[in-house]
Amino acid sequence: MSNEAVETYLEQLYTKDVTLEHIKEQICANGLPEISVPAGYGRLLTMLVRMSHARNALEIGALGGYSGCCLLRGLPAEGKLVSLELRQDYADLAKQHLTEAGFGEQVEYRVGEALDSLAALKKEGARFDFFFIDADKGNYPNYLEYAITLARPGAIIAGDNLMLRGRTLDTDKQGPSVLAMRRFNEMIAQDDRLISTMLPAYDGLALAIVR
Ligand SMILES: C[S@@+](CC[C@H](N)C(=O)[O-])C[C@H]1O[C@@H](n2cnc3c(N)ncnc32)[C@H](O)[C@@H]1O
Repeated sequence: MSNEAVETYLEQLYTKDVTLEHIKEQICANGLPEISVPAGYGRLLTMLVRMSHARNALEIGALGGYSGCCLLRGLPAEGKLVSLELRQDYADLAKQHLTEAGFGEQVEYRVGEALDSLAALKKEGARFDFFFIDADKGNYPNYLEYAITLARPGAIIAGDNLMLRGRTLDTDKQGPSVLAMRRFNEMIAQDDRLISTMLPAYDGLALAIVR
């Protein structure tokens, strides 16, 4: 039984999520890459945000707003999401989707290099209860360091694509993204500031609590 068969079986148990399906369709229609978080992990993000009683969340990598919608579904009505995105056109589409989903007032997009936005957030003294890391893989270790710095005690950090579609485990692959992801995975497993686990389904998801 392949992982894909299991994921497909579990997915078909759910009734169609009209809002998230619309976002996915529009991502495709607008020519954005189809690299939103998988539905099963999207549901997990909503649950974790809700279970942790997070009030504000930081997302690194917005694309078309799919994971942003999942995060906002878990936040209370007064909760806020800050989302960092390199491309203005992606941030605009994500904002449109979250506005259509009723979350327009709760999200702020910061456009540009995420590292610059993170440095600015640090300077502002911003603090977050929940982080979702899902942007350029070469910066994952830097994003994790920033997340720990910007975390309130007990904050949750999630990071997607640990396996890089198999490249993380392939010793022939030694490119910068692969090396950075291996380093990120080691940090998640070994950093004393974190309590963590890593889920192998889909492309792998890291979950950590900041002590
Ligand atoms: C995997 S997609 C995000 C998917 C999104 N989290 C979701 O599940 O709906 C990665 C996003 O990170 C953005 N990105 C890539 N490099 C970036 C950088 N250096 N700073 C900020 N965003 C970046 C890309 O433009 C892309 O939209």
